[in-house]
Amino acid sequence: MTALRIGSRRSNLAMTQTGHVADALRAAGHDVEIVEITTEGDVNRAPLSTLGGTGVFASALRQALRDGRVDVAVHSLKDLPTAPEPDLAIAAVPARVDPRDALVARDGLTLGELPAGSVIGTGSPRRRAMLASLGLGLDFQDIRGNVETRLAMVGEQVDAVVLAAAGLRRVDLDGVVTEFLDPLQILPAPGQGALAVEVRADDAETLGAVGALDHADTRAATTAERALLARLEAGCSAPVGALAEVVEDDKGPALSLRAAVADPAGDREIRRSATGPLEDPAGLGRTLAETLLADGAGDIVADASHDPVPAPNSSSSESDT
Ligand SMILES: NCc1[nH]cc(CCC(=O)O)c1CC(=O)O
Repeated sequence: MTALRIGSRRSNLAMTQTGHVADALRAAGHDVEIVEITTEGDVNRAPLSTLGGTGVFASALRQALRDGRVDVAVHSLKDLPTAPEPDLAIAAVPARVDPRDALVARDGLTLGELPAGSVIGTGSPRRRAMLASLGLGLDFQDIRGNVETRLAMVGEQVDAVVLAAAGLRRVDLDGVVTEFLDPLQILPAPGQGALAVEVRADDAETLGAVGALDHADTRAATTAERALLARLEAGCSAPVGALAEVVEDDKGPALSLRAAVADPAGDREIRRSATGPLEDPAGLGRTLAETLLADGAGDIVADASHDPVPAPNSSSSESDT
C-alpha cells in the first residue's frame, strides 16, 4: 500500500492540525506521510489584503494537490474561500473545537476592564468591526504573524490581541487567554475552529479513506455559515461573523444560525438569527443572508471591500497604516 501524502503549511499551528488528521488516518490503518508546503502568505509579511486575501494560504496547498505532490490537504476551514473548485472535494470536516475568539490582554484584563484608548492588535476586519461596535473606545493596530508572534506583542506594542481559541488550544497555549469572548458579542468567522480536509475529486480511494473523519454536525453547521458568507458575496477576510449550532426543537434536531455584519469603524452593525432543518444547512445560510441583505448588510460588505481600513476622521482612531 502506498502512503497517503498530506500537505501542510509549516507553522506550528498548521503542523499540529495536520498531525491530528494524520493520527486519525493512521488509527484507521492508513500509511501517512507529511509533506511541508511553503505559501506566499508564510514568507511574505505584507498585509494579507495586498497578497490577495487569506486565500493565499489555501492556494499553494491546492496547487500541490492538483500537481499530485500530495494527496490530502489540511486547511483551517475559515481560511478556505467559498468559491467551488470542481476538481477538488472537501472529503471531511472533522469535529470542531472551540469556535470562539479569545482575548489575550496585558495584566490578565478582560474586555470590559481594558480602559478606553487601549490598543487591540488584530489584522481581522471582522474582529475589529465587532469590537468597535461594542462602543468601548478601543483603538486598533493591524498586526500579522503566526500565533506565537502575535502573543509576543501583548504588553509590548499592543494592550491585547484577539485570536481564535481553537488555534491557541491546538498549540497548547490556551492558558494565556484572559477572556473567551461570548458569541453574543463577538461572533466568530464562518468555519472558525473547524478543519477542511481536501482531496482531488477523482481520487475515490483517498476520498473514502478521509471521508471517515467527517463529523456530520460540524459539516452541517459550517455548511450553513459558509453558504451565508457566499451569498453575502463576502470573502474570508470580510467583516462577517457567523456561528451555527445543532439544537433540539420540538420536532427534533435543528440547526440554529446567528450572523452579524459590521463595518470596521463600528458605526453600523446588523445581527440576525434563524433556525432551520438540519437537512438543509445551505438553505438556512442563504435565507439568513437574504434577511441581512434586506436589512442593509450589502452596503456594509461593499464599503468594507473598497476601504478595509476606516478613514482617519472616523470615530475609531487609527494607529496603524
Ligand atoms: N487566519 C489565521 C488562522 N486560521 C485559523 C486560525 C485558528 C484556527 C481556527 O480558527 O480553526 C487562525 C489564527 C487565528 O485566527 O487566531
